[in-house]
Amino acid sequence: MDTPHVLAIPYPAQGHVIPLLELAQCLVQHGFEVTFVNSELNHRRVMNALPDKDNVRNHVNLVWIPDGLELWEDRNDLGKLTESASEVMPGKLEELIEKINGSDNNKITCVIADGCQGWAMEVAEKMRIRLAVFYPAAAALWALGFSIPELIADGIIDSYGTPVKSQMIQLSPAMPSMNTENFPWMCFQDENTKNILFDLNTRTLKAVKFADRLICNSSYELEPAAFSLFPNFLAIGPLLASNRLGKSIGHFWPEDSTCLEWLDQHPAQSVIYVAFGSFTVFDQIQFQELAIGLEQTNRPFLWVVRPDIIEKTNDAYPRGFKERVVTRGRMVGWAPQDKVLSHPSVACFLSHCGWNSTIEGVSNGIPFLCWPYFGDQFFNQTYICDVWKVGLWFNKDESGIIRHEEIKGKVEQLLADEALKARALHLKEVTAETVKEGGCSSNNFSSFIRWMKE
Ligand SMILES: O=c1ccn([C@@H]2O[C@H](COP(=O)(O)OP(=O)(O)O[C@H]3O[C@H](CO)[C@@H](O)[C@H](O)[C@H]3O)[C@@H](O)[C@H]2O)c(=O)[nH]1
Repeated sequence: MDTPHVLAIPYPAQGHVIPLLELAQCLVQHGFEVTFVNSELNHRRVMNALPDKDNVRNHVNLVWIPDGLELWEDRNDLGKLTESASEVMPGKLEELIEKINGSDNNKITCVIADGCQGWAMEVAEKMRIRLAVFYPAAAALWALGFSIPELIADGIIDSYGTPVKSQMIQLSPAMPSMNTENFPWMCFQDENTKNILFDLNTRTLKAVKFADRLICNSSYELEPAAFSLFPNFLAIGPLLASNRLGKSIGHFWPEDSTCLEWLDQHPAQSVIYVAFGSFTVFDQIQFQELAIGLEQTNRPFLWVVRPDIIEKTNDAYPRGFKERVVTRGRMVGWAPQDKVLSHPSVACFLSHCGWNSTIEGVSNGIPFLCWPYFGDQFFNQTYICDVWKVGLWFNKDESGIIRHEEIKGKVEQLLADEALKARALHLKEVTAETVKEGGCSSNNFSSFIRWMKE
């Protein structure tokens, strides 16, 4: 039999590309050929940031199709990106599959589509190719998406996704409460973007019926209630490069690995690691409050300041800040986060609570300071602070700003909380068990592989 050939297609955003590429690398280890389809811009960024291009090319075929936007256009406008991608990418994907299948290559035997890419699921169905759907966020979030018809029927949201009133709801008695105002599609101020993202959910919900397997980058141990509510979700996570002793790829920015040597110079559990993923942006006031808060902790900190986190990053720091913190503060444009979080000198993780950052922190037993920015991050904060109890959240003042006194205070409170730190270490053990041979996620992954090879 020919090598099974999987085509994997992520939603075109950083937090979706990295985990699906991790899955792709695991599949290659299990003898699959994998073609990974990025949008053109993301392909360029990934290739540019790859430390060892030839080595990866030998393993995963990295290809691209256009997303319909010009290369210079803003991809942080998710409404515009989603609308354009949903219109242009299906036809391009079909052409790509026809081209692969019409050549001497192994034919595509299975499509793995991101849980947000309803249109890719439709293409797989149309072309009669087996389909698995990959969910890169918490299972609870997908459970919310699957519950939309009931939420409408129960009068919790209207048919456009708008909550009828602001309230806390539970999808099942065992699930943590969710604030209707924080439903992921509600985090966009502009009505048009909100509608596009809600429609994306609706389209995906129809198309997901074509899938034979629904796999989640999460575990039963982390989210028992969500998996009980939807038993057809298969937990195979956390998928981390360190589990296969490999390197994570798919980054949009080249990583600054000199910060690892910097970490080497610090005592165990002394450094505050601060990172907000790929999407968070700050205004000047909030950025400066964070800088002063970090300075006032009098502790070493490693802070990821992405080039686009604020307009003109260079002028954004408080006057004299860089000079004052020069001996104990390190700012980088993009860190090798997986390695940073497993470094012994890291004491805590000040995080925006993107799902990847959440499971990476949890897998390393790191306590969190939660600073959610948008979408599912508020719900992930609930898991971290209220369910697993391995982190603290920040209070905002009346103008919606997290002040430096609050930041300093919460750092002190977190690092003095031995019970919380012990829970974080326990959760690390639980998470390590599930991905080990014989663990729940490991067994599910094996059964997924068997199905793919059938
Ligand atoms: O300096 C850095 C910063 C981040 N990362 C990595 O980048 C990824 C970031 O993913 P995530 O933490 O999930 O954040 P976002 O990029 O914001 O991810 C988007 O996608 C996620 C998965 O759907 C959602 O949970 C988030 O809310 C959404 O913003 C992680 O693997 C990090 O390890 C680095 O390697 N270096």
